[in-house]
Amino acid sequence: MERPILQVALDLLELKRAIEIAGEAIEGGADWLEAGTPLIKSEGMNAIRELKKHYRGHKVLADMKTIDTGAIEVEMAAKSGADIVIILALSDDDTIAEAIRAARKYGCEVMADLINVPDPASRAKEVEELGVDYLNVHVGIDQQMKGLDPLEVLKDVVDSVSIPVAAAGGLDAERAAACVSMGASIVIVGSNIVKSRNVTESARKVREAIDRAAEKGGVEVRRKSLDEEIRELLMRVSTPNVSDAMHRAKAMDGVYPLVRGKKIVGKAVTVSTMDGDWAKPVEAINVAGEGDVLVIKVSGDTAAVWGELATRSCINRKIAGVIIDGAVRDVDDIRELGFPLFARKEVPNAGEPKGFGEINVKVICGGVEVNPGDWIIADDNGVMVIPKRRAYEIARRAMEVKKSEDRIRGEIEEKGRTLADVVELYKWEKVQ
Ligand SMILES: O=C([C@H](O)CO)[C@H](O)[C@H](O)COP(=O)(O)O
Repeated sequence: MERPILQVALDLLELKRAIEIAGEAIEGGADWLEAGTPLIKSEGMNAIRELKKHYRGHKVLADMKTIDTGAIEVEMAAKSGADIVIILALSDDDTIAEAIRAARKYGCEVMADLINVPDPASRAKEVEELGVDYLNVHVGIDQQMKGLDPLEVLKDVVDSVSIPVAAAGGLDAERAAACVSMGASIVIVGSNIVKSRNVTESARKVREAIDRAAEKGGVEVRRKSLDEEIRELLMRVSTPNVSDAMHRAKAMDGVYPLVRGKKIVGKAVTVSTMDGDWAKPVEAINVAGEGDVLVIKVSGDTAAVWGELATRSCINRKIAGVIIDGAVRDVDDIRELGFPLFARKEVPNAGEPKGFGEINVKVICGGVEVNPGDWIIADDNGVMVIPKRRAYEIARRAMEVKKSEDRIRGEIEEKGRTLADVVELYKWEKVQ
């Protein structure tokens, strides 16, 4: 197999940093430099010009995502120094034909991006016949959040055409290697390189993995179950990351950690009960499975519905944690056990087990709706609820928030910059 090409997608908003990152990625083994669509929208053709000026020995791609006026967009990118212009395969055939004519005239090549194309293999054949130079099997960033994967269609596209095929969409070293094994000649990696704390090291990891895959001619990738992926992602992010991913959604109000420094991630088993009635909360321990989270809504907070013995039972059942919008007791013992417990109030007096209430019904806890099976993430900042049907998407988006923060943190810590400088705060103030 030929040596695969590593294309780094510079999906940033700040040109200065994009230029630096490009250099760091080249040091790690990147071949081609892509001016990502967000960078082009933020900085215009200047982004392409600057990349070309700085890195003449490397191909520069302009991810124009052209859907109309193929000739004009290719001409302006080519004149700015682009070696390859990325257009959308979804475009009308005439737009693609025009783009190719302009590319031939201005001395560049065209890559057609198959993002959102309903039948990628047949469209790939059509655009190949129109004359594009490369194809890109691409799952966009928003689509990745829903769990779409370029690997699902890559092989079909590779088998349908004879031009080089690129793959893109949330690739890390392992998945990039899998793409090479499936016949991709180019792997496009964005956030897993450009948002990482050590760009050179991350690029190097991808470089080594794809080179190994090319030498061996194949690697195996096992896709984890959705729940496994959600849990792993949420374990790596914080509640502020999740809140940001949910457009600054609020945590439960007035429910705070009684044991500090503990994190809870798991699916909710919900309980609704009356003030002091601990029957349903304790019965729910037997309903919940390993890794679940009990979320208990109590109608008042004058008597405890939870204490040390219930906590010990939870530990036996490997329950991940307990959230109570109500009162608890034996807090000193629970702290000693180190079990993650969040509650509204601490009192010494318990109530009676009367058996009112229900298990696994919708509850409103700390002002937030929780349904059975919703995902809970709780840490010292508070308790966030993620509706189950959006859990994968939010976990992925929270991971993207974390990656962006890691990058900014790196620049503050290592380069002595300030937050306002790194994010170019003044530039992004709303124009009045
Ligand atoms: O093309 C891209 C996306 O649509 C934003 O412009 C990305 O460059 C491409 O998806 C690669 O980035 P990652 O998915 O973050 O690896």
